Amino acid sequence: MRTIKGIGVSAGRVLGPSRRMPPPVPEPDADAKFSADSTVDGEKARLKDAAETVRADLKHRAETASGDARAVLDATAMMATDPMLLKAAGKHINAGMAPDRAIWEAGMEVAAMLQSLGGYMAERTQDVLDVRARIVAELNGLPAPGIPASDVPFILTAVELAPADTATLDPAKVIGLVTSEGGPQSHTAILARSLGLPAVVGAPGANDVGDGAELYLDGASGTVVVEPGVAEREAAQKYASRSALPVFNGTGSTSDGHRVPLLANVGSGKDARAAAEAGAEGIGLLRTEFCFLGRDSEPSLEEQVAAYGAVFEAFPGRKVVIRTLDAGADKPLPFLTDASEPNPALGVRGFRTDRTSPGVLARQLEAIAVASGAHEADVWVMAPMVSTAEEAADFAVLCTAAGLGMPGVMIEVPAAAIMAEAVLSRVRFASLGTNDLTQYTMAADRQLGSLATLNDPWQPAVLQLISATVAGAARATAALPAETGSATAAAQSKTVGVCGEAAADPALAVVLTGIGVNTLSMTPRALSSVGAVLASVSLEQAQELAARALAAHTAAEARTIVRSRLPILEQLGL
Ligand SMILES: C=C(OP(=O)(O)O)C(=O)O
Ligand SMILES: [Mg+2]
Repeated sequence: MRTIKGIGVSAGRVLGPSRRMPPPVPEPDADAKFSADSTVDGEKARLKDAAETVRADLKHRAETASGDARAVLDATAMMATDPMLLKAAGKHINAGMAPDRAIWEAGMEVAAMLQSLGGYMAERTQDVLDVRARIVAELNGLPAPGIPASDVPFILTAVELAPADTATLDPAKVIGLVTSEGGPQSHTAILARSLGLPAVVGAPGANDVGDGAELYLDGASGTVVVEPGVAEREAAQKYASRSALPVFNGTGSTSDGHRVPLLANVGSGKDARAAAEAGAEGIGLLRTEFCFLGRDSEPSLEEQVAAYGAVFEAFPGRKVVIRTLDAGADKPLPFLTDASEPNPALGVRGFRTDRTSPGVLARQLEAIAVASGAHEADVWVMAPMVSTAEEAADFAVLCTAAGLGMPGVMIEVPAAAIMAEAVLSRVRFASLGTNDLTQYTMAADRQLGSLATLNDPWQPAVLQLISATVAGAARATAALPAETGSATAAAQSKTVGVCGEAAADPALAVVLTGIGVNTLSMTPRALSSVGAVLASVSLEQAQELAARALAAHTAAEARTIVRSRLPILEQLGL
């Protein structure tokens, strides 16, 4: 029995055999020729057999997969024996090139061609590169790249998952995730939470566990046990027989009826429709940059109106908070950001791009106004990465000019949290981006697994800044001119929401409520757990837990104190 400690990023306790993510397939030697005792026809036949094996394997996996994974695997299977790809490789074999190098070159050529065609064709590029690697692996007797195939459910171990791996991850087969790298905001962590898979990241050595070894994984405490004992087996069994999570009833509140609307974070119309189905009371964060990632030119007014309209349409009469482009740092958009900046997280990102690329923001606000006019959603607009009251005021002016009446800001820079009263007196609402607020408060890059313990929203310094923001918002509300009348003043009170990953942690959601946050926005998958845990406490209990968390000296202490006072977490296996 060996215990590995990592960071728990998605709760759940499971037991199962480990399967390791194979390393990427190495590029074949550029000068590789096939041997003199073989023939062009013989090598072409070898390539064709390998391509056929890859196609059959992907097809078999598609048949036993579910949902999105099935569609992706089906499309990739067809690509494996694509005549254009095999013909291009054949030409290289005619010139004496070894088949693995030939398919490597052909894959590159076909991918470049598809890329140049743009649109749907460009989206197939990844499939070509994927089958190319699979055929090379097959020719050289290497394990196929990507999520391993298996007939039995398993716990996947990896260094870190790439976005492309996620498409073929079948939640019916993969029952847990462990990575040696990655932090709470890493791609693996976000994916695990959105699929509801127990996961531990930043677990050193987890990737070296041999295939087939039995693992126990506790995604709440961040523990991985290799060849577990009786206690772990019992814990996994208890988790398997936990009470089912109640379906979220669409009304977030504490047990004594204090309302905390539970909203969803989305990046597209498709996400928004799924969020509405999961009972979200509205959208707390539409990441508009997600609609246009990978684009190298500014989207047209029509494209923007269509993308935003698709989200508004899913929530008629409901609140939809749309965030203007948050380009920069981990989300570069070539038409707004400078890839050569030495410190992108501290560079021209979010609202700051309005200074370097004037006009893009005004045009985006115009598109939001047009889309908003065509739908019934209650549209609120916020700017990311605002640091000062002047920036908040500038954004409010731009919103007014576009005819948008609910301007707000993200509070994700410590300066804005400290100056919340001044910042909020310029706009109508704030949304705490705890992912960035944590990274900037702790001076710890949110993408670095090695800094994951610092990058934890339970850090008391982060909780103090959240509390300072809520207090600043209350002062900004109290300062509203008396002559506006109490009804108007109430309508104009400065709401503070949370839309960072912190809101999706049910125990932390209780603390945030106790601090006085008004709304919580999260991945739709978290709505039922957050809704259930919130409904298990009164407002007074939430306030008491918040006071205890705020008084803690360390993140671990805050988390342990609060979790130990929420028995429902154990009952629901959270
Ligand atoms: C919600 C946030 O924004 P993003 O994760 O898109 O930076 C945040 O920083 O918490
Ligand atoms: Mg952010």
